[in-house]
Amino acid sequence: MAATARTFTRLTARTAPTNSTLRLTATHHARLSLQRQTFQSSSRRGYASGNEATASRVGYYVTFAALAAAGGAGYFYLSNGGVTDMKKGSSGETRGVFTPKKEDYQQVYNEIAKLLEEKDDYDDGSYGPVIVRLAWHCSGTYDKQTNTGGSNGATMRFAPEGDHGANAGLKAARDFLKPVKEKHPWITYSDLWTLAGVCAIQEMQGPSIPWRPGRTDRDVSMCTPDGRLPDGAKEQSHLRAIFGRMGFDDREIVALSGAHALGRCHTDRSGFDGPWSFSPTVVSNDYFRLLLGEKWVWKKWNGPKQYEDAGSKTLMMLPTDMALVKDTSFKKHVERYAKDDGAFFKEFSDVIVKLFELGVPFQSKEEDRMTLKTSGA
Ligand code: HEM
Repeated sequence: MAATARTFTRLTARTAPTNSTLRLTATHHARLSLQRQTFQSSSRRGYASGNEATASRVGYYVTFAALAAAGGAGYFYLSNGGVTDMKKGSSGETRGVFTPKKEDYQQVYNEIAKLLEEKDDYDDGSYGPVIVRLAWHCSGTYDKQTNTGGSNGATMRFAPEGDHGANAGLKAARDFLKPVKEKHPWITYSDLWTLAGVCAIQEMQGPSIPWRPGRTDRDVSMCTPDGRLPDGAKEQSHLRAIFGRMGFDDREIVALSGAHALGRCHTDRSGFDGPWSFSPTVVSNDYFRLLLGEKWVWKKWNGPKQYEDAGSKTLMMLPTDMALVKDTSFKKHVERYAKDDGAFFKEFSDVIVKLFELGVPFQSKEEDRMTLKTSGA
């Protein structure tokens, strides 16, 4: 596929992805149109000013102090399947145990979906990809041997974990979700982050992701050690070691990697640069089709070693992405997903459910998972 053959279109809600069309938002379209005057047939945009401020320990302690003060002032905390009771009556009094129902989670979902729609002046026109990355990074710290890490805890709120190099840039996603937490204080951060990941995937035209609540927030002492998330500069043995530690096999590693149809690398975060696909705000099997269909060459630049597509030089692949086509056991799944987007959607959904539940001591059963409605449904 030559980049010149592609046309830019406005992303319309719930439009079925087409193979030859760039699916970007109007905002991005406008930016890209401007850029096209400079870069012929290029979909590349300037870097986002990521602006990740180092998570402040002081800020977190202040937050803790404020919560403790709130406790003293009359709030009380009840463990309720991971939900803290903070529902108050109109006059401000606490009204017993609040047991959230599916409708309450749907309300939180709707709130996130509304913000995703409204706040379109970010990166490629959506916070969706960085929200997915937040949900993945809070879950992907899981270690099955010690049963530590995982989505239970939301310990990335604290400086040691929030400052890990792999988490650079995720403050943008955490900050995006702050007003949702303020409006629905009963939901734990760890439920909120994974629910936001579900919402972002579904709202970006991805598959339904069944989800259940039950995560509790943990304190700073539960932060996971650095080095549990994958390093894009490495290769297949590293991927197997990192994802094997979480309990994923080769097929699941490939399915999970399909998330790289979304978003982009930022030089001020990971050091790498550029998007993996021409439609970075739509979930699709494009990542696999591009991995196989484009010619990938080393990018000539002063940054870390990465690949670019020889045709348009606007897309990128990390060394870990290319490992999926170098390794025959991985490659057979890349080929399968490239041919069959239905198989990818099904297996991507299953593996995301597993990812977001790593390390969570649920009281509920798997049948209690809920499928939340997308905003257009
Ligand atoms: C296979 C190993 C993986 C490696 C080495 C890796 C590495 C990276 C890197 C270096 C970035 C760029 C960060 C930046 O500069 O902003 C990134 C972004 C991203 N990753 Fe991964 N990742 C991996 C797996 C995953 C998985 C399993 C998911 C989700 C299921 C995921 C979802 C994303 C998304 C959505 C972005 C875009 C974020 C944005 O646009 O801000 N990645 N990843």
